[in-house]
Formats: sequence, C-alpha cells, structure tokens
Amino acid sequence: MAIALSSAALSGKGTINPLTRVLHFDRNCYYSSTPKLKPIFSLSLKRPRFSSRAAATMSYDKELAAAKKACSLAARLCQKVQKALLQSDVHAKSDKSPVTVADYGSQAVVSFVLQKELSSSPFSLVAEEDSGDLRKEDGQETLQRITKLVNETLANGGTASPLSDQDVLAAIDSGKSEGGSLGQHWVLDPIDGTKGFLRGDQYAIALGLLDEGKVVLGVLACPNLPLQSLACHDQHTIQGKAGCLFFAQVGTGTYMQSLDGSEPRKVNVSCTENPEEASFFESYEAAHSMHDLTSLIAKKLGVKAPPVRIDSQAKYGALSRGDGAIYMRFPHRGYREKIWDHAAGSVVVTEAGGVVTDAAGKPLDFSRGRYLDLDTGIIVTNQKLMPTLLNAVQESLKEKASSL
Ligand SMILES: Nc1ncnc2c1ncn2[C@@H]1O[C@H](COP(=O)(O)OS(=O)(=O)O)[C@@H](OP(=O)(O)O)[C@H]1O
Ligand SMILES: [Mg+2]
Ligand SMILES: [Mg+2]
Ligand SMILES: [Mg+2]
Repeated sequence: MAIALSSAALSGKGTINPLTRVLHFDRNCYYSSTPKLKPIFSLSLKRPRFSSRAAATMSYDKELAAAKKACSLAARLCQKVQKALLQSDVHAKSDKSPVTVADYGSQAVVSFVLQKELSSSPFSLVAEEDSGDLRKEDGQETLQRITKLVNETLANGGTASPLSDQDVLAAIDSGKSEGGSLGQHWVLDPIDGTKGFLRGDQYAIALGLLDEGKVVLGVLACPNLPLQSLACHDQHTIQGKAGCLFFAQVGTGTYMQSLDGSEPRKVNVSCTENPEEASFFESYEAAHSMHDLTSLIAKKLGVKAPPVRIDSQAKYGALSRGDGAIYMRFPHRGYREKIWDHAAGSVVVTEAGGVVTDAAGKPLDFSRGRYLDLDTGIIVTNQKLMPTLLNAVQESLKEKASSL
C-alpha cells in the first residue's frame, strides 16, 4: 500500500477521488518530504479520519461537477412532470405526505448519475424516498412510468443506457444509508417542498455531501425560482425567467447560475444590520412552522415587511443571494428534522456568508444519522444580525412557554 501511494503521490496529479484524497492526506500528514516518502508515523490500513481543517482545505471539484449534472437532469425530469401533472400521479406514502412519480424519478436520476460519474468512489446516499410502495402489486404501473421518465431524462442528458424497472428500484434504494460521522455520504431530497411542487409553486432538488459529518458541498436546483431577486416582489407576480442552480463548496463561496446553463455568479447574503430593514422567509405551510411564533419574533425585532412564505430549500437559495435577510423555522412539537431538508441549503447559505443554527445558537449537526437532533427550531441570517435574532428568538420562546 505504501509503495502504491508513494508513486501516485509523486505524480502530483491531484485528481479528486477517495484514493487521491487519502494520498493528499498521507503526503501532508504521514510522510516526510524526502523523495523516498518514508513514513514518519506507522500507517493504519483503516481509512484515515480527516481533521475538519483537512476537510476544509480539500477540493471537491469532481464531486461538485457530478452533483450539478445530477441535479440539473433531475430538475428537467421534475419540470416535465410538473407541467403535465395529473391527479393520478399523486400517491400517498404511509405518512400521508404526497409523493409523485417525480420524487422517485428524481431520486433515481441523481443516484444513477452520481454513481456513474464517480464510479471509482465508494457510494453512500442518504435520501428521502424508498421503493417500498413501488414494489407492491399496485405500484407496477407507476414504476413503469418512472422508468420511462428516467430513461427519457438520461437520454436527453446524453447518458444512453436504458435502465430496467429493477435498475430504477435499485437506484432509488441506494438511498437507504444511515449517514453518520465517518467517511462520505451524499444527502438527497429529490423534491423538497413536494406540496409546493403539486401546487405549481417552489420546490428544490437538494443534494449535499457530508465528509466526516460536515457538509462540504451543496447543490440546490430550484426550477421555479426567478433569476431576479424576490425582494420587493410577491413570488407569484414576478415575471421573467425562472430556474436557478445554486452551488457551494466549503471554503470557496456560493454561486448561482440559471438552470439552462448561464455563467455562474458569486452570491452573498444580505449585509443589513438593521432588523427593521430585514425581510424574513418561512415555510409556506403553517403545519411546517409556527407562524404565530415567527410573527412574535419579527415584531420583537422590529421587522416591518410581511413574511415571505415559500416552499422548500429555495428559501436558503433566495437567502444566499440576499433576497431577504432571515429564515426562521419552528416546527410543531414532536417533529424531527431530517438531514436532507437542510444539508444542501445550509452550506449554500454559510458559504455565502450566512449563519445557520438551532434556537439555542448551536450549529446544526449532520453527523448523527438521518435526523438532525436540535433545540426547538432553525434560524438563519447574516453574521451581524445573528446575535440580535438569537436574542429575540430566545425571549419569544420564553414568553410563549410562560403563556401556556
Ligand atoms: N410537520 C412538519 N413540520 C416541519 N417540517 C415538515 C413537517 N412535515 C414535513 N416537513 C418537511 O418540510 C419540508 C418542506 O419544506 P418547508 O417546510 O420549508 O416548505 S413548505 O413551505 O412548508 O412547503 C418537507 O420536505 P418534503 O417532504 O421534501 O417536501 C418535509 O420534510
Ligand atoms: Mg416528503
Ligand atoms: Mg424535504
Ligand atoms: Mg422531498
């Protein structure tokens, strides 16, 4: 192992795959700089754990390119379904949330494209959907529709190798990973904001990558988000082109391009320090976040503008380019947040200069499996406004608790 690593390390190519990442680490941390590359520590055959500093300085260019391709293709599939949305496309999962052929199709496309583009890497995916219902007898027709959609999408994207129903089921079910704090795991919400999708409103294909429990890259495809800012407009009345692709890699900032492929431009969160000038985002669905609590917090802060209610992690994307300054999310008691609802969005916002914490001011911990264990809610804003927001949140939570 040491000899193979040494010769590859000497070639200095620096390509990004799990092997070279290990090399990079080995070259910097385990070997002396002599040409013989003598180990200065004893080498463990186990995959080395990266320190957060190492993770922060690594490049994920290849993973990012694959993620952008996967999300863009999945977005095309979703757009096609949304256009032709028929009542019969809507199914109820066991938790009664709506799920459409597009949720499954998007998950299959992303899973397939990532595995194809990064074939030399071990693959682990934590994703929202599973194929349980599609494997039942009454799921066969839906499965065939999904397979057809997936194959049409892949063929249009230049990937010609028709998948069978079984391939599609396998691609969907590769999303069953538990994630965790070791190694790399993709985190996917194939359609975030399914209710928005069904209404014809906002939704996002949200894909993040965890490395040693930290989100190191994120891609948000938001097919219905206007390219121009939502500030000063109602999202339903904005005319003009829609379809945004946000992407961020740790340490390199956040960029946005149009889904049909314009030049990416760097984006930044709003720099407002004055809460009176800040507008805030929250869930469209009152069942997903306590609107009465957020309105109390907004009042305390002196926010003048009415809340901007849009579905999905499109909120994180819009915030990353400064359309508003605050995002607050307070689910009702007992709800457990899933990592795929925040992984991509959180890195998109933090790389654009924002801060994402729970209601206690702690960063979100993506290393604990499929759920985020957090205190009460999620708040997002720029670094200057965060202390004021946190204060207002904590005071409001106390007031709410004492009034019960
Ligand atoms: N009860 C409850 N409380 C909080 N959150 C919930 C709840 N139920 C669902 N969800 C999750 O919310 C995801 C949709 O995102 P948003 O809440 O930001 O958008 S929305 O405006 O409400 O549609 C949505 O994501 P998708 O299932 O991918 O659409 C859910 O994971
Ligand atoms: Mg869902
Ligand atoms: Mg979701
Ligand atoms: Mg979803």
